[in-house]
Amino acid sequence: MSFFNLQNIQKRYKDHTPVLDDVTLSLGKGELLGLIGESGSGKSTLLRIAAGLETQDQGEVTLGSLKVLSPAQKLVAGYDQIQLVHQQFKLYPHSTVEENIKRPLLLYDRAYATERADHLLALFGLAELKNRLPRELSGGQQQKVAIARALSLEPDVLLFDEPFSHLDPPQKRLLLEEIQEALRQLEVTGIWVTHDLSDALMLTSSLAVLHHGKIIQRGSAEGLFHSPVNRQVAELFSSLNPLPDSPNRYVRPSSIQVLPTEGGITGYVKQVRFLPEYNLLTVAIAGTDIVWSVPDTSRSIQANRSVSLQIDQRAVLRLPD
Ligand SMILES: Nc1ncnc2c1ncn2[C@@H]1O[C@H](COP(=O)(O)OP(=O)(O)OP(=O)(O)O)[C@@H](O)[C@H]1O
Repeated sequence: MSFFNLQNIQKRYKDHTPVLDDVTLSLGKGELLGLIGESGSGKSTLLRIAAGLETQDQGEVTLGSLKVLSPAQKLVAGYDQIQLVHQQFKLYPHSTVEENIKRPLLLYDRAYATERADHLLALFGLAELKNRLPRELSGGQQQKVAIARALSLEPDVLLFDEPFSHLDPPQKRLLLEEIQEALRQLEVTGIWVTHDLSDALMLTSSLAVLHHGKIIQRGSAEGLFHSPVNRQVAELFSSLNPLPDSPNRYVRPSSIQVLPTEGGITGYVKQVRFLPEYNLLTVAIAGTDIVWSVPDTSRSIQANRSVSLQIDQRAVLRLPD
């Protein structure tokens, strides 16, 4: 059953081409959607409209039975039930972690505010840092405070606008695991906007791809991986190797195997790169000007030699131009 709905959203800034072109998305209660799109595809605009902070030209946002009004329709823009967390979160610099988290609860009963803050501090592993000022925290810890603050009002929906893009990968992985667990426990419905698919995959397998203001594919991670609608979606997951003499057919590096004997597709290893999980071979396919990326998990193959390759035929992708 859908809970948070964006229906036929259309948005154009002044004379520009549409930034959002008939975007429809619906999320079930507690669902976390990863929204992937390149820079300028309209992700932030969509989130701001979803939060009631930007006025759309057409279309409707609903949360359960509530129609989310745009700033053009509502005196004070935005809703307590729908919180937006930005990359440039703004913590109050002279307030402690605990005070920052309690800040949206100023009008609430003090005992409730303290109880809610304690719960969130514990959930995000911030209890020991509660008396620190924001400048005494790492970037990741500050971002967790911003997310905990957004959760203080018990919102139904949390919208994340690339909140971790400035963090380094190990820090990010750990935080994504913590955030996923916290969101699951609180049963929050969310949209996680990113241009980095691997971030989204750490959190959810429910994905949508936004390209030039249109949702070009929506589905599970497996669905998008195995049946991408076009190269754009396919290349979010890996590079693509074109098949010789087979227009529009591609194979992912992970579906190519180096054979111990001859009999497969012959190639010449031009370069070997050491990557964390395998060596990546750059292989020129014999008799063509095609170059493939091929993983060598054995790390035994040297440059400047021939190899015989086998592809998994079931994994061949047929994609439009
Ligand atoms: N207030 C505005 N006035 C005019 N044009 C705008 C405004 N805000 C955004 N745009 C334009 O709308 C398009 C989409 O912007 P938006 O910020 O929604 O994209 P995005 O996918 O979030 O990009 P990024 O990943 O770089 O943040 C861009 O071309 C941008 O220049």
